[in-house]
This record gives sequence, C-alpha cells and structure tokens, in this order.
Amino acid sequence: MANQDSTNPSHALFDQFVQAQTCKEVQCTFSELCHHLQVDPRDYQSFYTKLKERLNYWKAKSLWVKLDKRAQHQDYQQGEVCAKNKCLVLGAGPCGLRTAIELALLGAHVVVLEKRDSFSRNNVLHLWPYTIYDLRGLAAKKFYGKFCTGALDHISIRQLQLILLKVSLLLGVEVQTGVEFKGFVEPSGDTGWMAKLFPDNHPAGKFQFDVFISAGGGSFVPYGFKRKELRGKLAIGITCNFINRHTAAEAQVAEISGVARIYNQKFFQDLLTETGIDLENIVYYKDDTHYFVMTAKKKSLLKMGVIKQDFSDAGKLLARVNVDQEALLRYAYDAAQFSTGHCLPDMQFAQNHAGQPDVAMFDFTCMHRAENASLVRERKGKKLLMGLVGDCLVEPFWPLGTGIARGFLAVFDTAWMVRSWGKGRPHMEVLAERESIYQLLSQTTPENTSKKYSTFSIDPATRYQHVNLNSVKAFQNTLILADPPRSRKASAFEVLLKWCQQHTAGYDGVKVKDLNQSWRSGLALCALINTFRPCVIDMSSLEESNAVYNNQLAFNFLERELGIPPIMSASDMSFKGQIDKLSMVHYLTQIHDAFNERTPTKGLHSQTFYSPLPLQTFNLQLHTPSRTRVSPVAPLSAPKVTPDPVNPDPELSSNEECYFCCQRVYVLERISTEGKLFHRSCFTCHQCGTTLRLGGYTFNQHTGE
Ligand SMILES: NC(=O)C1=CN([C@@H]2O[C@H](COP(=O)(O)OP(=O)(O)OC[C@H]3O[C@@H](n4cnc5c(N)ncnc54)[C@H](OP(=O)(O)O)[C@@H]3O)[C@@H](O)[C@H]2O)C=CC1
Repeated sequence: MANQDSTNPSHALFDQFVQAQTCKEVQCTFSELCHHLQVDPRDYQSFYTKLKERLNYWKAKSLWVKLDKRAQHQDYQQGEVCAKNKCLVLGAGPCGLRTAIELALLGAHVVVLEKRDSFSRNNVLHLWPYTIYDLRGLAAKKFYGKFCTGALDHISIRQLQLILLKVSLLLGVEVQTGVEFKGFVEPSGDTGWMAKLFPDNHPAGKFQFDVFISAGGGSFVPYGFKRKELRGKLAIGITCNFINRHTAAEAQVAEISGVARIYNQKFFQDLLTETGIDLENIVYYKDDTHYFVMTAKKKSLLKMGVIKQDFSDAGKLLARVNVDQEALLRYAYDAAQFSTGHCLPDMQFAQNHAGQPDVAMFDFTCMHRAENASLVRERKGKKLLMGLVGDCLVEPFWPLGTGIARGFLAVFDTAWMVRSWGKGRPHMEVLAERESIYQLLSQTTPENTSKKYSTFSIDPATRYQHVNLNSVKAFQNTLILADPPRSRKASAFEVLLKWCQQHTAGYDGVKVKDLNQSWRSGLALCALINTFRPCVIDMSSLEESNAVYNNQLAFNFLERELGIPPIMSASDMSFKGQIDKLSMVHYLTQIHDAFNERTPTKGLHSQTFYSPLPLQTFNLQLHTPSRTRVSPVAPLSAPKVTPDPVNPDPELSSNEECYFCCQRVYVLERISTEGKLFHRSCFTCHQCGTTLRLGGYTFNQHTGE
C-alpha cells in the first residue's frame, strides 16, 4: 500500500515498490517508478546512478547508502571489470537472483529468465550467520522489516526472492518472468550465443550473451554438464506449511531448529506411541507460515496409509498414484501438532501455488551434484562461459539446512569466475580455478568458513579458511566443448551409439538400439568384446536368458584385461528397472577408448577399420580409478580366457572395497570421502546408524570411525 504521508508521487511509488508483496506488484511499481522518474532500466550501466539522482527521498537515501557501500568494494572495480560482458541467468530462485546482483555489481549486462510468473514458495530456508550478514548488507531489512529479528535465522523462499528481486531491479538487472529457457541458439554470422525461449517470440530471445549461469533448480541442468548420483538409504522428506496468524498464542510456541532421533529418543518414541508417526528428525520454523520439514520412516507411512503399496524403487513408492493425499495431510498435521505440544491454535494448511494445502513429500534417497561447476562452449569462434549455482549444482538435504548458505557460497564463487572471465584470463585457467574452489563446497560448514563476515566478498580467500585455487590444474578436469569437426554433425552420444552398433552387428540376439536398455542381456557387451578379441568368449555358448552370467563374463574380462571396473553388479545390470544412461555411456566410452587403435578382427567385421571417434567433444570424466589401455603391441588373439563369472578374480576388487563392510563397491553405489570408498548404505553414523551425508559427519582419524 502507498504510504499515505507521501505526497510526492515518486516517493509514494518508491514506498509501494519497497513494500510490494508479490512478484507482479514489484515489477509493476518498479516500472511505474521508472516511468515517472524518466529513467530507463535498459540503460543498465547508468540506471542506478540516475535513479539515485532523481529520487531525492530520505527513505531511499538509507537504501543507497547500503547499496553504495557494497558497490564500492574493490572486487567490482567500480563496475568496470565486466562492463563488456552480457550474462543470461536462468531461474529467479534465491540463487539466480543473488547471482544476478553480483554480476550487475561487476558491471555486466544481466538478464534473468524465470518460467514462473509468481513467487509462491512458502517453504523456509535456514540462514547461516554469514548469509544474514550478507542480506543485511543488501538492505534486506528495508524491504522486509521482520528480516531475522531477534534470534531468527530463517526466511521463507518467497520473501527472500522478493528482497533479491527488488535489489536486482534497482541495480539494473532485467528480470523476465513467465518465460522458459528451452536451449541455446548457436552463433551464426554476426550473431553470438542466444536463447531459445517459450514463448518463442519473447524479446529476451534477441539478447546475445557470453556468460550463461543456470540457477534453474534441481531439475534443470544445461547441456554439457553431468551429474553424479549420491544414493543413500531410503529418506522420505515431508514439508508442510500452516497459516501464521501472528497471534500471541502462536508467538508462544517454541521453534524446533532441528532435532534428530539420536538426540531425543524419548520425543520420537512418545510421538510414535501417541500417533503412530515414526520420524528420523523434524524442524519447525515460525516465519510467514508455520513451516515443518521432517524425515519419515517408510514403515510408519505404510502403516498410516499414506503410502498405499510398498515398492523397493523410491520413484514408484512415492509416485502420486501410490500416495493417499488425505492420509498425508493427516500425518503431517498430527506430526506438527505433537511436536509443538498441541499449542498451535486452529491449525490450517497454507495454500501452495496450485491453491492446494501446502504439504509435499520428497525422496532424498538419491541426490545429485554436478560433476563440474563450469564449462566453456565454443562455436564459430565465439566462446560461452557456463556455470551452475544453487540446487542444479548441488542438491541439499533440506532438514540439514545447508541449501541456501552453500547456494550463496557457490554464487560468490561463480561471480569470481565471471570476474576472471571479464578480466580476460585464459579460459582454461578460469575453469580450473572454479573447479578447484568447487571441491570445497560440500565440506563447508558455519564452523569451517571464516567468521569475519564483514570482509566476505566474492573473492574466495575472504570466505574459505584453506583455499587452494590451483588444486585442479588448467589441463585437468575442465570442460571445453569445442566446435565438432565440420564433417561430423552427430552428438557424442550418437557417435558412441554408432560405434557400438557397428561393432556388434550380425550377432544373434544382439540389437543395439540405445546406450542403456539394449545392454541388459549382456550379449551386446560380449559381442563387442568378441569383435575386438575373437578368441576370448565362445559366443555360441551364450544364451540371452542367462543375463547375469553373460554380464559377469563381460565385466570380468573388461576389468581383468582392460582395467575397466564394472559400474554395477551383473544382477543389477540384468534386472534393475532402468539402466542409468550416463553411467552406461561412461562405461562404453572407456571400452571404446581401451579398444582405441585396435582393428576389429571378427570375420564379419574384418573389413571395418576403427578410426578414433571424436568422443572428446563431449568430455566424459567420471572419477574412476585409472585403467589400462589395450597395448598396441598386445597380441590380437589373446589366449582364450574363460573367467569364472561367479567368482571374479579377488585381486581385482582390492582397491574397490567399501571401507566399512569390505565388500565390492560399484561405481554407481559408491561415495568417497577422507580418501576412502563406501557403499552409500554403509556410510552411517557409528552411534545411531542413521545414513550420513557428505559434509554432515565427523571422522575420527585415530579410531577410523
Ligand atoms: N524447501 C523447499 O521447498 C525448496 C527449497 N529450495 C531451496 O532454495 C534454495 C535456492 O534454490 P535455487 O537453486 O535458487 O532454485 P529454485 O528452485 O528456488 O529456483 C529455480 C527457478 O528456476 C525456474 N526454472 C527451472 N527451469 C527453468 C527454465 N528452463 N526456464 C526458466 N525458468 C526455469 C524454476 O521453476 P520451476 O520450479 O517451476 O521448475 C524455479 O522457479 C536452495 O537452497 C534450495 O534447496 C528450492 C526449492 C524448494
């Protein structure tokens, strides 16, 4: 609402802008304010200065003081350092908007694209002390008076988005909502990199950029980036929001900043006895809404009828059709009631963006993190720097409350990368430095980051206690997607598929149509081996129905002879619902590389000469132990080895054992930390047995626990 005391229309508009409580309202009041003051936000380089000059209002002045202080930081070099850069940021979630602010302070032309046209997320984010300090420095309190008052250390996602949207707009960022990014338009002629959008006639489609930052959330990862799956014990998260009427009675109810079963067994036992609800942990924050996030045990969800039927596959288990929505509402309601001592009066669910009670159930069993935080694409001599921030870089486990703090750390690291890019540092160095810093992210905690919040800046050295900017060397582990050779238009996947088809054609029962499901019976793998090593496997003795045997036979040969460890067990390969395509691509790429420079020798293919394929255009680097290449001088017809598929060579797995259970650990099911490998399911707390997350444990060097 307009401040009634403001008689000057621009002051009233400014007040409306500051107080606006929806995305649309912010955008409308901002555009009216600009119109009234005759300042053009498209003139991004001088917009902020002109706005300041023309809005002579005491309330605005305290805001300018804050923003000026930030903008004057030496890292931004008066907004000169990226003055020539054009940045497209995907996603106006908290991380996308926070990134846009930093890039604008560096002087870049910044456009943000967001497919939603409203900010409707009630869920509440835990803030580490540095994020509170950071947001105060961006005048969060001016836009949202209740920001972290007293001991509060959280904020709803939508309030955070509103604050960051307002700051972005004031700094000259163009925020386009209701528009979806669909991919890239590659440079041609005079034009540079552009975006394919929906709606396709959206004016932002004309924006040419040299930096692309994806902050599109957990489900959006742009072309070229690969994600690692971190699979753990089943972990089912439930979030729910109730209306906060801000009454005295509600104010009395204590928050629960995080209680895990191990620390309060009685609480969880009483909850179970009284309600039948069995939880691992629960968090309760009183914010715009009463927000709860909890991890529930499958058994109790089944018993209470929330999950209708038991499935071992988490996707099927939590599929919409398998969840009784009414029972889920009851479950969440009862858990919230009990954990607040039945003291929250008249609890009513808040509504989500679809106008439904805001309760949701999520699977945290399998979480993702990107293998690389950055890459460079180059087409027609035009380079595009790409970076990931927020959930599309690392998906957080919500009950731990690390999401936004690590999200903002990655935002600053990304801004530092763009700064180096703007300064014209060689792009390999820029990428290597970004990847070096990325290695620290999952280990960061409030304790091991610097406490000197006032000195925090985009410079990593001000935030991380021990940072080695050169741990990844410029020639290592950095992604450059260059122009494919002119004659080859096919993608790396297509090239690999074609190679596999070429070298498995003509075998009975083998038809390679794709890079995952066609490999299930093991026959295609055996055929591939037979093409390059004809005497190793007796193809006529294999049967399609004997998939475990076939797969184990192939796995053993590939590991023993070529040093390529299997990515999963033979039985998973044979029976698992879906074979993960990226993992299979990784596996087949290694086989391709190992057979590199070999001539296939099977009669049928004897005329086919292998030439190295441009798989390097899609740099597939998973962290696997180094493997041996087929030696160019190795005899083509090796003596016939018939590995025993049931008892693979024990020597092979010596360095691939789980530190805890000493059983073989396959690439797909493993995690590594402290220089050791573990099954995801074995990585549990020594005291209470709950599954641990990377970065969420302490390791005793002496006892090894
Ligand atoms: N507790 C919770 O409920 C949630 C918490 N978070 C937390 O918030 C923090 C910040 O998350 P952040 O990384 O910023 O991600 P967010 O999910 O908050 O924001 C990403 C935004 O980008 C939009 N988007 C996705 N794809 C496209 C596309 N192709 N074109 C245009 N827009 C697109 C998404 O829309 P859409 O969502 O419709 O795909 C979403 O609005 C993290 O800590 C995260 O864990 C984030 C989400 C929920």
